[in-house]
This record gives sequence, structure tokens and C-alpha cells, in this order.
Amino acid sequence: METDSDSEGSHISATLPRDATPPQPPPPPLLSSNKVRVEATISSRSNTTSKLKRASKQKPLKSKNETKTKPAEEDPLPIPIPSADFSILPGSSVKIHNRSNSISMHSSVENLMQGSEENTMHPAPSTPLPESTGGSDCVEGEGTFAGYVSPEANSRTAHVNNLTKSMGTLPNLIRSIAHQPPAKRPKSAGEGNFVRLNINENLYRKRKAKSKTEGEADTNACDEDGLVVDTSQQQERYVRDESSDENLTKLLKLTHGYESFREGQLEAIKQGVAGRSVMLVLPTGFGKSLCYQLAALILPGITLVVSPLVALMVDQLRQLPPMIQGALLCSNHTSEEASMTLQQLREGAIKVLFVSPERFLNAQFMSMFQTTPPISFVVVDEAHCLSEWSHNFRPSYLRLKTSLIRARLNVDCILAMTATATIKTLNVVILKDLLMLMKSTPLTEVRNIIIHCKFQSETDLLSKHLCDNNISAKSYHSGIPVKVRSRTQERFCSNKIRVVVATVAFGMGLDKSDVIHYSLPENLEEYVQETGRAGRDGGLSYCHLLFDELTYFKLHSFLYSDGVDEYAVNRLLGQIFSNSMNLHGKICSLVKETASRKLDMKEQTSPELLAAKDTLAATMLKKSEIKQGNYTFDMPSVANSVGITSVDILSNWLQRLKSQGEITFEVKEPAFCFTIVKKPEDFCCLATHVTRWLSEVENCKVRKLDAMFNAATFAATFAAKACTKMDGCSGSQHTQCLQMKILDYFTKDENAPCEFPTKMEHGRQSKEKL
Ligand SMILES: Nc1ncnc2c1ncn2[C@@H]1O[C@H](COP(=O)(O)OP(=O)(O)OP(=O)(O)O)[C@@H](O)[C@H]1O
Repeated sequence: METDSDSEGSHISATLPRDATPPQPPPPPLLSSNKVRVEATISSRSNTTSKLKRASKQKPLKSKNETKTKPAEEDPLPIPIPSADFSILPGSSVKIHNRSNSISMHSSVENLMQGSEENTMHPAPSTPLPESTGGSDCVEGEGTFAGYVSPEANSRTAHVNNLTKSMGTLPNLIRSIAHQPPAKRPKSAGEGNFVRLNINENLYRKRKAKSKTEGEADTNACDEDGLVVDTSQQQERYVRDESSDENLTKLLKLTHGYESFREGQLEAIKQGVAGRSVMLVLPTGFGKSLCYQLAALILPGITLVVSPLVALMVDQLRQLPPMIQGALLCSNHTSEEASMTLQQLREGAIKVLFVSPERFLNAQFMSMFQTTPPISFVVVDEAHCLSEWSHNFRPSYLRLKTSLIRARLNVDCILAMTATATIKTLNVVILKDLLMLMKSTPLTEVRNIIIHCKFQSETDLLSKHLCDNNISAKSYHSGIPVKVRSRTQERFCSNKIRVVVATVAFGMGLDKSDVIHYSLPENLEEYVQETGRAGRDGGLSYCHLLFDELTYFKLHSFLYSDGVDEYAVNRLLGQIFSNSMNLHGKICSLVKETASRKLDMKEQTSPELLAAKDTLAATMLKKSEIKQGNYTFDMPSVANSVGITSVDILSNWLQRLKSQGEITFEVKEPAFCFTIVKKPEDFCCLATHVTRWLSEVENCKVRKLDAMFNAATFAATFAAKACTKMDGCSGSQHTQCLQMKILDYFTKDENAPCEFPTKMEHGRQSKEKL
């Protein structure tokens, strides 16, 4: 039996919901969890040298049980239930290309999507990339793009960098790093994808036949659908006949209202229209969607867009120009809705269909296209999800093999899209403003300044840039060793360092600092907390917020990409509950793939002495294996055998011994520990609730970011207007306005975007509005 597992918590019907208010959050998942360490190694104090050991890599675990299945009537388009077997997870995804090889036009996308076992991915450092030989069709823009790496997004960025590096000179890679401010699309008749200015294949064919019989005399005919439709249809035809730059640009003007293409767009569209697969790497918000939209309009059949999150699909569906009919299929569709969509597909009334990657596992879904117009184009959005390096690695993306798409859907042309997250350059506009600010009064007179950044890499780059510009600055984030961090804080407090460029990790309890936000905080709570570090000594302090739309778009996209899909939740549940019969009530663990650092030890204690002093130590040593002179034991099993209900107790105990200089230890495989309170009766149902809950958390974050952005924009606009009026900038205007917005946010219920869902209501069936 199969189940669907789209990554939504939402109900999406053919007509999009306009109300963006998410419902009250459901209660939390049933699991009680505590943070953890799993395996610890204790060494005696005689080991005086401090070594850095790497934790062993997580091995894929196999579960014995299969997950429960969902009743057929609940899902009109079932797909196989994810098994609890995690062994496939760290499978293959991206092949690192030897860049000195010349690769055929289709190779990068194919390789990106092959995902076969032979194609096992190698981590970047162990895969040297020879110097590029150039000479490819890769289009690379000039200019700059602000790249950000957050603690959360580090892996994604690293991956994207590796991906872009490795793909840098591939022939079918289109890439641009040029920054252009996002332009507003001209207003169209409606926003939803089902607002009719109908261009469909039937209509198109009928008109084509008609125009043939009328000797092509109808080219500028205007019917009740409006001139725009006819003209764009006509232009569409021209482009089909000849996809010249001129024709495509005219079509762009007609469909989107833009005068010209941004760098990389035209090339991507031309490749797609010519039936050639393309890997498109453009900065966030640069207009990747437009590339498949135009190609979809020109190509004869259906365009299938694979997107990892329903929230993203909904966003993209909304952004389709009115003349491109779109729809999406997800698991929360009722059978009537799904069949209505299918019917529209059959009639050729849908040009672009958004689906989750899991759909490709569904034989019924794949066979559906035997009765519809052919699929001419497959777009894989957020293609970085395909790599296990990626922060949002999606196992289901691994199954999106070109071979599968070709064999089952008979599609040759694939467009894989991902955003660049380069850290090579910072946002130059903001950087200039920052330097100007730092070199002008009153900041030149201020002793302590904290500059808040979102991402660790930003803090490093920015502090370097400030130093290069004669402003001494240090970076501070959780990736910096504790000793160095403490020293930075000490020196900052004693006025030896004037500027610290930091992530959220810095500044707690500090006063007398002025605060600059180099990036937009994710919400007003964060903003208030961080600016709250200024002026705590009662003196006058200054807070500056530098932001632009690009940062906002980027944060927006990161928030969305944090989502977890039901498929993954299902697998996690499968993993957690696979042995629950034997482990009921016991502390269990899931190993995290991270390395840990070995800690120094001050004095020597013999294990026997330790055991004699402490029963816990005795148990621990009894349960240990001696490996290379170190006692290695499994923390949950020690905790269980002494009847401790939380590994935190054991962890604290180890920390205490360490602080007393009794032991040194190394946590080998940090893991999340959990206790199974009750085994759920219906996995699918729980997975749906968990996914919905996570999706609501995600929506809530997005709305909070929107509130932050709106408040900042409002304040900036207000200040700018006041400046014009008063012929001079008034900081107090700015302050008052922002204060007003913040007050509104925290006091007026209707303005509060939402509280983060902390609870997940069990059994909740309500449908989410997006
Ligand atoms: N040629 C163009 N001229 C002006 N504006 C454009 C052009 N192409 C796209 N845009 C606009 O840029 C904005 C961002 O586009 P889009 O959402 O497609 O970016 P994206 O690269 O897909 O972003 P993400 O990485 O977040 O998915 C949209 O408002 C779009 O209409």
C-alpha cells in the first residue's frame, strides 16, 4: 500500500486560498526528547596531550519494521509508504565533475539527477577539482551578490558552493552572480492561477487551425479575452517558430511586462525551448521562475515543476502570470479536487503542474500522464535538496533520476534550478552604507559597537573588510573556539576592541554598546532583544538597521527551505518506533553526524579510584569497552541500567567530573535522545500532524519576518519623507516611527503575526489556509 507524502500542512484546492492567516497551531508531537550525547570516551588524566578526534560517521540504520499504511480512500494518489529503513538516506546525489573533462550538453543535469549507487557522492575536500579549462557555455555574470551562511544554512551554502564550483564550467550550466534589484511585475488582472485569461492547448490549436484557414489574417485579432491574450498568443507562436532573442524579449514584455531579461534568463529559456537540459544557478530572487514560465508557455505540452515544499509551490503558483494556467497536486486534496485537476490536465487547460518529489514514486501518478497532453518539460526547483550536503537534503529528490523521468514520462528536457549562496562577496550597497556610517559621527566617537549579522561567514567577511578599511573589528560566532570568543568579549568589554561583528551568540548582558544591524533580523522580537543591548548604562546609544529587499528575499527563501516534509517525518517516526516494543519507556538515541572535540584534563585519576568513589562511575566503567586506553560506553545504556530517566543527568555528571579535573571525555557521536511514551496507532496520521505543525511553525516564521520587514520599511519611508520635508535627516523621526511599529506589534492582537506553535493538537483535522 502506498501513501502520499507531500510536504505541506495545507489543503490546496484548484483555487488558491487568498487568506494568508495560518490557523492556530496544533499541539506538539508526542515525543519527549532531551538533548544529548551518546557515546562518551573517558580517558585518564595521564593523557595529557589534547587531541582532536573526529566522531565516527553515522552509519545508516536499518529498521526491521515497515510503517503502517494509509487507507486507500484517504488518498486518491497513493505513493509507497516510506519504510523505516534509513540505509538509503546517505545515498548518492551529486556527482562531482572533473572540470577538466569536457562534458556534453546534458551531462550536468543528468549527473545531478542520476542518484545511482555508482554515483556515490564524495565530500568536497576529498574530491579535488582540477582547474577549469573554460571554454564552456556557462554564463557567468559580473557584479556582486550577497551570500550568507548561517549556522543553519552553512551546509546548504557549502553544498551550493561546491555544486557551483564543480559545475562552474559545465556546458549546460547557466549561472549568474550579478545583483539586480528585483523589479515589480506589472499588475495583472488577477493574482491566482485560475484567473482566466485562458491560453490552453485546445484554444491554441483551434486558433491556429482557424488562422491557417483564414490565411494567417487574424494575427492581431482581439476577442473577449482581451488584446493581451491574443497578442501574447501570437507572440508565443512566433517564438515557437523562431526562438530568437527578439521574439523572446517581445514575449517577455507581453507576459511579464519587463523590457529585458536578466543575465542568464534568456540562455536558460532558449536551452529549454530547444529541448536541452539545463542546470540554472542564479541568485535568490533573480528570476529563475520566469525561465520555466516562459519556456512552459512556448513548449507545446505540460510543464511539471517539482518543488520540495507545498508552501513554495503555492508561492510559485501565485506568481504565474495570468495567461499561464497552473495547478498543484498534493496529498491533502480530496479525491474530487484531484480528479478535477486531472480533468483539467486532460483538457489541456493546465500548462504548469506543481508536484512534490514524492509523487515520482507513485506509479498511479506517473500513469496519469498517459491520458493527458504530453509532458514536455520537467523543472526541478531547489535542486540543492538533491545533495546530502544540503541543509535541506531530501531523500525523495534522490529518486528524481533522469532515467526515471525519461522512461516513465518520456521527457528529455529537464531544468534543474538552484540559488547561489556565494560567500565571496557581500552586499556592496549595504557594505558602502555601513562604512559611511562607521566613518561618520556619532559612530566615530563611540567606543563599543556591535554589528549584528545573520550568518557566521558574514561576520568573518565583514570584520575583515572593516579591518581592511582601518576599522579594527573582530568577529564572534559559535563556530569560533570558546577561548578565542571569551578573549574577544573580554577585550571588547575593556575597550581594547571597538567593534565586534557577531551573530546572535554575542552581547548578552553587555551594556554601553551601540548596535548596528547589518542584516534584517528575522523578527521584531530578535530586533528588540539585540537593540536592547544598547544604552543599558542609561546613556545615549544609537541603533542602525541596514536592510534591503534582497536580504529580505533571501531570508524568506531560507525560512521556506527549513521545512520538513511528511516523507521525512514518516521516516523519522519509522526510525524512532522501529524497535519500540523492546524499548518502551527506555531512553533511546539517534546518532548525529557531528564531530566532537577532545577536552583537556588537569589531574590524574585512576578509573578504579573513580569507580570506588561513585556508583555511577562504577556502572559506567563496567559497561565500557576499553579502546586504545579509553573507556568507551553508550550513554543511553548506562542511563537505563542505573535507572536514570534522562541522559542529561549523566551528561551533567560527566561535566561536573570534568570541571573537577577528574576526567576528560570526548563525545563521539552526539545524538538526540528520546523516550517513547506511547507508540502511535497510526503513523501516517501522526506524520501528517507533525508535518502540519512544522509547516505552521514555518508559516509563522515567514509572517514574523514580514512584520519585521514591513516595520523597517515603514520607518525608513517615514524618515525619508520627513527628510524631504525638513530638508535634513532627523534621526528622532525614524526612532519614533519604528518605536510606534514595534509597540503596535507587541500590543495589538490583530497585528501580531502569530505565536510560534509550541503545541501540536493531537487528532486535529482542520485544513490550513496559506
Ligand atoms: N527580467 C526581469 N526583469 C525584471 N524583473 C524580473 C525579471 N525576471 C524576474 N523578475 C522579478 O524578480 C522577482 C524574483 O523572481 P523569482 O521569484 O522568479 O526569483 P527566483 O530566482 O525564483 O527566487 P528564489 O531563489 O527565491 O526561488 C519577481 O518579482 C520577478 O517578477
